[in-house]
Amino acid sequence: MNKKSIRDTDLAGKRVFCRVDFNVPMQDGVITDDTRIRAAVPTIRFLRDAGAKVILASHFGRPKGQVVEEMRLTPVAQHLSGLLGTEVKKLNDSVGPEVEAAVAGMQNGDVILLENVRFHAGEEKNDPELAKSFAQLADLFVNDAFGAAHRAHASTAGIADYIPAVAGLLMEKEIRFLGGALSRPERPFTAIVGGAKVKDKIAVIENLLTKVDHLIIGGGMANTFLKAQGYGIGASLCEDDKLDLARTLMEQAKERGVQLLMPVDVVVADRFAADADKQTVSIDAIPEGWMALDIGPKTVELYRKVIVDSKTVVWNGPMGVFEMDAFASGTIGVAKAMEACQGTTIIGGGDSVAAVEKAGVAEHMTHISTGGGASLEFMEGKELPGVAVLQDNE
Ligand SMILES: Nc1ncnc2c1ncn2[C@@H]1O[C@H](COP(=O)(O)OP(=O)(O)OP(=O)(O)O)[C@@H](O)[C@H]1O
Ligand SMILES: O=C(O)[C@H](O)COP(=O)(O)O
Ligand SMILES: [Mg+2]
Repeated sequence: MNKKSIRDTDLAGKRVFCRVDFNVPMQDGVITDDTRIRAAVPTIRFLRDAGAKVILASHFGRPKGQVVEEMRLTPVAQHLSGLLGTEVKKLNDSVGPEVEAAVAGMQNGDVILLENVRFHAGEEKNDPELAKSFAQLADLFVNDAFGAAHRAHASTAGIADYIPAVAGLLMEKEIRFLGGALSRPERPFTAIVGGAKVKDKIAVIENLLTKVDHLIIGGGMANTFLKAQGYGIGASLCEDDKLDLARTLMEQAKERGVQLLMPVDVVVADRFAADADKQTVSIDAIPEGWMALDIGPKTVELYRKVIVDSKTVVWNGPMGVFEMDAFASGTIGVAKAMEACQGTTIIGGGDSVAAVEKAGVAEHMTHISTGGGASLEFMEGKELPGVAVLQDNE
């Protein structure tokens, strides 16, 4: 990566605005997977050891520009304090007088965590005023939020218009690894796309079709494709305005000779709940009003064969609602297939990483990336906005 990093920068006594991705899976205020927090620790330690004042900033969830009590970063600050072995002071906002006073009182080596930056509508709009307010808190911008580097937001990109910007150690590591593995991947090359961010990620598929030999679709993403083929999908999660795009992508896969794999059976539930009534059905038999919450066993078998024979596999997005044990089998089955694959296996994304941890196969993956959507967009070969703004290494 030809970008400056904190290793090339004078940090002593500097106030550093360090953007991290602490958008971790959480249930009822309890962090269920801390991979993204642990991944940022080397950068935070490096900054502290060099005598910087570390101002951490992150988004959490999608609060849409408003304060949402359940989306405060308080549990994250507590957890990070434990990992660092030092108090991380959590503030109640990310800009304003309280924040300015707290920063003014910092000693070298102190760490504070700002409140969820997405409580301000200007964050996702990349509002210059908000970006300037962030920049005024610090002398240097360090971007270590690889997981959010595909977003051109005030705290990931806009801030770099006002203060020097360099990469953190996680950002560097992710780009070095993914760049190396994906520039000339060993073939067969398989991508697996699932999860719930269908609107965001379906757009990436067109580009993926120019790179991969096999594309496996599962999770919430599969329903839009199934409906586009004319199957009734009941009350399943679906993006109705992407049906035409799904049809076009299926055509393009055929033209390019890419094998597109779709579920042949699914686990359906009568409601979105852990104790819902459920049954496994063929995809042409989804009952009216029921929802597909996992891929079925026949589908797992089909996907497994392709995965184990691949030389490179990249996976983002769980195959089902794995947080509920009743709908975790498909995701665990695909995770086990990844474990059995002898090639390079890369898994990325906040929830996807939690899923391979739950399946107990995390240590068998070649690389665990903190980026989900970010890794997919990185694979497309574009420079991510949060990387583009960093200073080049002369
Ligand atoms: N069939 C389905 N219906 C509804 N939700 C689903 C279905 N399959 C998977 N999901 C949900 O998808 C969510 C994860 O999707 P997401 O796209 O956020 O993946 P990710 O790995 O976290 O990537 P990113 O880092 O980009 O967020 C999980 O919470 C899971 O319950
Ligand atoms: O989970 C992620 O992929 C990142 O934290 C980005 O979150 P977003 O999709 O809400 O921008
Ligand atoms: Mg997610």
